[in-house]
Amino acid sequence: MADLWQNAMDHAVAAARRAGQVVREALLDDRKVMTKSSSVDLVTQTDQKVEQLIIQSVKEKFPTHRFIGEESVAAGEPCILTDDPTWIVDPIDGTTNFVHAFPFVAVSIGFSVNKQMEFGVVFSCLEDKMFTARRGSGAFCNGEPLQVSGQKDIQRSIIATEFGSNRDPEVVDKMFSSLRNVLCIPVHGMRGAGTAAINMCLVASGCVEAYYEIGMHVWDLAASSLIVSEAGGVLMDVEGKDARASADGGDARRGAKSVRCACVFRRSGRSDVPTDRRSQQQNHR
Ligand SMILES: O=P(O)(O)O[C@H]1[C@H](O)[C@@H](O)[C@H](O)[C@H](O)[C@@H]1O
Ligand SMILES: [Mg+2]
Ligand SMILES: [Mg+2]
Repeated sequence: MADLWQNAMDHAVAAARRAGQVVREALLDDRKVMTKSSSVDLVTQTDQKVEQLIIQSVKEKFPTHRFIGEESVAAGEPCILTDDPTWIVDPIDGTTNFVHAFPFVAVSIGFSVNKQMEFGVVFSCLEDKMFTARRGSGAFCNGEPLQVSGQKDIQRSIIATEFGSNRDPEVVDKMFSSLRNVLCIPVHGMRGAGTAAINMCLVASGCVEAYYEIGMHVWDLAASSLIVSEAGGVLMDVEGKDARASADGGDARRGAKSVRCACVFRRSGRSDVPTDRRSQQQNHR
């Protein structure tokens, strides 16, 4: 049976690749940096230009579709998800990295119908890695299938997180307290690429066991949420409840702009985790 949305997904991949070219070219020029909610919540003219390029290209091909775009919402567009086919766009995920030429910058394009992600595309444009997922058909990086880590012991895991753009000392204290709690489990290590979408693609790729962040927005994770789940991972909130509703725009549905938290872990599976940690060979795939 023909896939109703394959044409749209192909368009998303081509649009993400073109957007990545614009990002790479912009890195050769001075980047005009502006701020949004705080002095460390950055946006550039390239973010805005890339979002408009993606949205205009979609409107020409799919005139009835709707959009939730990070910079359109910042400019006052509503952030409400309906049952209509909706493109959820983060034109540059990792804007701070882009400003500093730190080499992890993603173009993230998610596509939702009936409030359910149908496909997700994340282009890590400085690594030239195209992460894709079609609901029910698996997750891929440059065409190679992705599978989350098989590691079930958090003490043998790498956990990723981000600090966001809130510098309120009380919030920072809470973040550091979480960091301390996780590090002292103990875990092998903690990492952050500087972009939620790439952190989640690292989970889908199996090189990071989990990623958590408090305060992400729906456009940060819409595409990568499907890439994680199609690679065998799960999304949950801090109470362990299925967070796909938020990732699919649940919070956007309610008009909220940010997902409280999305933790991505491997899907629970076999119970053959070795209990005697001392003698076990640390097998990492
Ligand atoms: O603003 P962009 O699109 O760069 O998204 C990032 C957020 O800005 C960070 O606060 C957040 O911590 C994540 O890094 C997220 O990817
Ligand atoms: Mg983002
Ligand atoms: Mg962004």
